[in-house]
Amino acid sequence: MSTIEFQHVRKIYPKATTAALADISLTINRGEFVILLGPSGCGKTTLMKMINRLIEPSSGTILLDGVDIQTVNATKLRQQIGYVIQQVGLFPHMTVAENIAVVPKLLGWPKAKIQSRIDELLSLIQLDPAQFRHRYPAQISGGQAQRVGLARALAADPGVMLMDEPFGAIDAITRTILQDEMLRIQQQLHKTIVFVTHDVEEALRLADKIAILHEGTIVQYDTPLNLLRNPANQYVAELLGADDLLRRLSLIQVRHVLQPLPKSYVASLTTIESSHNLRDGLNQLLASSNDQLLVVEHNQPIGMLSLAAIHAYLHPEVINERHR
Ligand SMILES: Nc1ncnc2c1ncn2[C@@H]1O[C@H](COP(=O)(O)OP(=O)(O)OP(=O)(O)O)[C@@H](O)[C@H]1O
Repeated sequence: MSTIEFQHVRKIYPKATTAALADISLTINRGEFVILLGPSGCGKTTLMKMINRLIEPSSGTILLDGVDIQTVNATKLRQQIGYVIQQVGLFPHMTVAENIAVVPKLLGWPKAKIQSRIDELLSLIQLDPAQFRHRYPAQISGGQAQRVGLARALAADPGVMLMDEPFGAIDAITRTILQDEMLRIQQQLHKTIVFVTHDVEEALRLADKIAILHEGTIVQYDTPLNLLRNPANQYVAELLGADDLLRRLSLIQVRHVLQPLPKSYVASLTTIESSHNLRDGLNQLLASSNDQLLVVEHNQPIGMLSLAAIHAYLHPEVINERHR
């Protein structure tokens, strides 16, 4: 896990008349899942590729764990940073196992350690090692290839993962499955992740924090919940569709509006998984005879979801007025 800090970073491409990125200052804390979100051409990819020095800034400084990345050898730097792109880029003449082993081999790991790491990663991405180890990229599906790309990027246990629209070319159903997997893997590994997307739903679903870009600047940088509740301006509100209340409910996980578990509660309450969204929660509340649900994670109760909490989430101003 690593911290990434941009200090007054600018990028003007040769012959360009305007800056692709203008004076970016941004801190990505260790273990955070940060999404760069914005329309085509706003500078997301440029910003991300500066972290592994595929693109160099025109001015400003980028620190990785406090060290200026300009002072680090670019190849060494890239070995500490996992990189996943949309078109996976698996080597077609190598098996799944050989693809995953690329960076550990470069780093000179002993053979036995590489073999056990391959099995460990295949299990993590839920591909049976016995079945998939020896297949070639042409013999697996697009979604499976994307998972192998993720395993390859994770192979040498990098502190930082850069993900450039990794699920962009995948059908909607597989995409949702891969997003769920990503959340599960992140709960286990706590990597510092920088993830580029122009898909608002994907961003709200996955991110701890979202940096919203517009024409080379960061307009707002906050948690999904705060962005939806307090969009900085009309651009952010429209991009996120913050005005559509039911849509907002479907984009927020129950765990974000959890109330503490009381000392005693009715054990027969209907339960809901913390990763489900508030719209599911509302539907279940309306279908049950109680005004509260028991929120569970790994089958353990962790809190409550009430109608009042959903109302308070949608209308924070009412609560604020009451407390004045
Ligand atoms: N190599 C380059 N030379 C000149 N201009 C470039 C280059 N790469 C990107 N740009 C310009 O810089 C701006 C930001 O591009 P960037 O690729 O970072 O945007 P993006 O938000 O990632 O877009 P997309 O979602 O379409 O990939 C755009 O105006 C783009 O045209």
